[in-house]
Amino acid sequence: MNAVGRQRSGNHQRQYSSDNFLLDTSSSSSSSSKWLSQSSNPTLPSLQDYGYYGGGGIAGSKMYRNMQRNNVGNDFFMEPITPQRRNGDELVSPTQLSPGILDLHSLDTELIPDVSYCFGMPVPGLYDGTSHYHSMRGRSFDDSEPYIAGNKQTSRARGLPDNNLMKSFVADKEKSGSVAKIKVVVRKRPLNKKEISRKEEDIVTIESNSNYLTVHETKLKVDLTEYVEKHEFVFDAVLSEGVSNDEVYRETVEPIVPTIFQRTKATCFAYGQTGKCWRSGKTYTMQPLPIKASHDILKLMHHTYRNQGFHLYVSFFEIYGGKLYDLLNERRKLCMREDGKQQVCIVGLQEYKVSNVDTIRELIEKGNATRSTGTTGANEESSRSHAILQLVIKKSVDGNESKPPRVVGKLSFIDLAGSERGADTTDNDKQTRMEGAEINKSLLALKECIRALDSDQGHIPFRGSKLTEVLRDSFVGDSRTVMISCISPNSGSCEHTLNTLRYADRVKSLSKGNTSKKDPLLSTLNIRESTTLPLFSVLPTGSTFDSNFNDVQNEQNRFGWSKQVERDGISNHVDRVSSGREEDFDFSEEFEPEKPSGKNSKQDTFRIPPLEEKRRKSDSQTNWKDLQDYDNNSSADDDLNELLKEEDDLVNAHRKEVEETIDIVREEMKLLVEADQPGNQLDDYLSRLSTLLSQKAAGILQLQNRLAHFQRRLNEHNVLVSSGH
Ligand SMILES: Nc1ncnc2c1ncn2[C@@H]1O[C@H](COP(=O)(O)OP(=O)(O)OP(=O)(O)O)[C@@H](O)[C@H]1O
Repeated sequence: MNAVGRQRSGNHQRQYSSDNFLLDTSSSSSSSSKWLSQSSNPTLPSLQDYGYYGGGGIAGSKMYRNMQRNNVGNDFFMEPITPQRRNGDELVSPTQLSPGILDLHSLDTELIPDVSYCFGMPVPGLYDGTSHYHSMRGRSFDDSEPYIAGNKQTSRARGLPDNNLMKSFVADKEKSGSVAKIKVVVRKRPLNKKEISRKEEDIVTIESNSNYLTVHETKLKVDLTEYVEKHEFVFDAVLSEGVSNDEVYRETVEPIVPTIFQRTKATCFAYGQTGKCWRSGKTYTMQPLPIKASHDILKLMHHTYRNQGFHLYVSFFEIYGGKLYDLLNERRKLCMREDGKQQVCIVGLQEYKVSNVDTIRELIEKGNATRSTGTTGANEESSRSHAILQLVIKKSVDGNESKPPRVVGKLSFIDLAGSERGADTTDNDKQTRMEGAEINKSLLALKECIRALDSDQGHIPFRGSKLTEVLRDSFVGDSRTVMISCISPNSGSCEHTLNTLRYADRVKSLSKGNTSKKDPLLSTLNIRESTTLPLFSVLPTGSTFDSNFNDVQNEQNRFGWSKQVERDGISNHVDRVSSGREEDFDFSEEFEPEKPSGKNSKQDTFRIPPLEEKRRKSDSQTNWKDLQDYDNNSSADDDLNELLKEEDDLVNAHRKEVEETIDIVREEMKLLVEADQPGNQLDDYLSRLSTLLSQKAAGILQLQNRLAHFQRRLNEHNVLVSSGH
């Protein structure tokens, strides 16, 4: 049980100005009309010009199996593809293969020839994101609020005409190459109507045009007087509540789209507070991204890379309880195999060759429907599973369409299981406990893989979980990861918000691109270059190492493990009680029901949270249940964060041990030099050597104990980290 969130914040009120800004409520729906209107941007050739919308959608899943590509013109349809393997001159389906034979052919990649012009991506520097990165304190949203299109000019609309942007492919290539390997972006949602009606405070402030934010946590001292603790975080980009989904796309996925034509495997996922009480906007953020990305991929394919043999394939599967299920094939169980070269293949996964956005939308809807009505009955809540939607670029071999095409690049969108499901590790039900453990394991493993990816480490700990194993090829070679951390602004979510930001901070903290500096200009750029070196690349002897190391130490002392700045100088003996107002909450009807937007808006989601529907209908009785769930969520966050903290402590202790060892080695070298001098004292040499060796041994022993303790803690939480390879 977590006591946090139980206290009133009392009379302490901060008055925030209510700036005028516009919300892109239309972008949440991903309706067909939105896509059509988007493509009518005057600076871009419309999709219809290239015939992308041929067919205007497909009516039923049965048709998926029969549709074939129309080779004449651009009137494309889709065809399901299951991995195939060449057997002599014959193509055979996976079902004809013996169990030991894997389809690894589809994992081959090949170099893409240069082309002489580029797709009209926004040019860094031309994009004036200023107006969209304002601090919008206290501003609320209402799903029914009208969206004023005239003020939602996009960077493209304001940028150069397309033909200018297309002049140089070199610029495009350079840009692709400079897309940071890891990008951690935070998105804050606005206060919702309920929160406003309860006079909840917006406790997250974002400075204009900055890449940092401050969380104002109200706490109580032992004498019950209030004080505000400020926690400051710096990320690659921080998006305030006024930022639209279009801008989120531009900041996160758009820069990596061209890279997947250059053999890159990219991954995008949202992380944040889940739950029936306070939701952070993950679905709202994630749902439009695959469609927007498909739109741009198809544009590149049919324009820049026209007639070069590229094809786009879609697959959609979920990981539930460590097992894989195909969401585009009646939730059929899938099998993951690995070959001698440690290439991973999901045997039997249905891939659909697609050529227009509407078809992709249909497939996503189909997958969502399959996911939320899982046939096993055990998976009633989609938030217990990770869903992975993959857009794969393949290229025909030697222009020969009859040969199986090879994978060039891949863009994976992961709808992560709710982190609070880790709370289930304390549940009595074994099944639920194991699910919780698997989710915790995935989140830890994911963080580790991303870190390893950015530090160009040879060893990627992908075996830490099924999720990272499946995504293995996205962590090796040329890969990119974008993590979007979604946070709620209200005081009642303070603890969750801090936990989300701490997780994001850990993902980012070893990033080469992490300068840990506030940079007001950075958040207006799409791309951030790596600037700092990892600690051990500056390790050599002498003062250089010392000063670098001290810098790191000082930074950690100053900011603590989460790099928070505690400006108020509150001493540690003060009781830490946060300012939640749980008892004030009526958990029902937290948000206004979403406005239907053309199509069934729920069907347009990348993820349909079924609990959401239940929550909306909740009565006062279920509110108590929600309350309980909230407590579970909090303790889950606590568990995960505690493990993360212990892990950081271990790494810091290791670092300290290395520093001390280096000092000892220096002493030993001095001793050796002295030992070589004529007339040295043997007694003195022996006793100093003995002292140094004891010191070295004590340091190692201490670290070994800490390591063993951490391993025990992982075991307690059922997070068994495999040794990996
Ligand atoms: N940035 C935003 N601007 C406007 N509305 C938002 C924003 N973020 C979220 N919302 C609204 O808040 C509500 C909750 O968002 P959403 O369903 O995306 O949360 P979630 O974190 O995915 O929740 P869960 O994990 O329970 O599925 C929705 O009504 C959504 O439209």
